[in-house]
Amino acid sequence: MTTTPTPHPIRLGTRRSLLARTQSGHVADLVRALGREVELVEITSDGDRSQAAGTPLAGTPSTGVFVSALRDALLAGEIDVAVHSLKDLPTYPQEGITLVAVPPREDPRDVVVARDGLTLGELPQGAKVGTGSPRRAAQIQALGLGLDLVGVRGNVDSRIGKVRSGEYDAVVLARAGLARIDRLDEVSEVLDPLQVLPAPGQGALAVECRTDDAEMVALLSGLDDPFTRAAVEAERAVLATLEGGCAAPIGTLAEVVEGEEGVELWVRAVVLSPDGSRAIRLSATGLVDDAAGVGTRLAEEMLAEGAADLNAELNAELNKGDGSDSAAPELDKVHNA
Ligand SMILES: NCc1[nH]cc(CCC(=O)O)c1CC(=O)O
Repeated sequence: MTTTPTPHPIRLGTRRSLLARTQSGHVADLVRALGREVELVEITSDGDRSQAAGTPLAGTPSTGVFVSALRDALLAGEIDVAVHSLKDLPTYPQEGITLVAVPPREDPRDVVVARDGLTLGELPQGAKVGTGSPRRAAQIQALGLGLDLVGVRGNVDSRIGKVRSGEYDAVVLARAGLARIDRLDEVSEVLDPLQVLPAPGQGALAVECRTDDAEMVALLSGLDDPFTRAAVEAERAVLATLEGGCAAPIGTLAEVVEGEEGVELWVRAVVLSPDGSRAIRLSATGLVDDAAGVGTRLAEEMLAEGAADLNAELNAELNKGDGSDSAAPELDKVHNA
């Protein structure tokens, strides 16, 4: 009689914020549905520590801090799987680590959480709208509503708290984050991508493992959703191509649509001057199999139309350097959150 060895429980690393734990818990459930035991391992990053201690950070930590703590634990063999918000991943790959699965995406749109359930259009001129994202700030300023865009830090809960306490009239957040922590009842408006395009990868999760861990690669690739993966590949190609020539705020959304030739990818993208006064907005369709190509060509077209000049404007703004922590949306610019 032969006995199959009991496989060890899979160690899935998570950061300890509510959103991170919820996202990791969701992926843990997906892995359990494949018939394996999963154990959650909390990884604390420097970014988490300084937030927990209430220490004011010198600028918003680039989310890279959070991503690399999990990747370090993965490479050190402390965990077998890492789960990130895909939009927090840098566009360049990390040696030894494979993006093994991109599970089906949540609704990628941005939302407004405002006092009295107001929409952006219903807020009075001069109303204080909090966001740490230059992408959101530029696109909302471009609506011409006379809103006062101000920086905001902290986790989703504390951002909502700033509206409930009256400190801000509204904040702008990813719908996906609120959906995952079951706070959609806070939403007063879902922003149409025609007006506000989300960040590349927003609403999607990234499941990573070690490239040489054949067992995890085989198991976890079962969690991959090819359409979501194609969409985020196109969006990340837009970002990577524009990042080469341009540091201005970028929004992009790729959607899988039924086209004349079958299933197609429809990609929209915008790059803006920081104050939203100038924007280059284009779209393209292409084959799902050529996702990265569609995104790359779209971004190249945007560069040809002057996307890099918007960058010059951004640099001028950053170099003014009066050191004040004004509403200038300098935060998060690295990853266009
Ligand atoms: N920038 C931080 C971040 N990273 C992922 C999410 C939400 C979940 C997602 O977009 O997948 C958020 C919060 C937000 O932007 O409101």
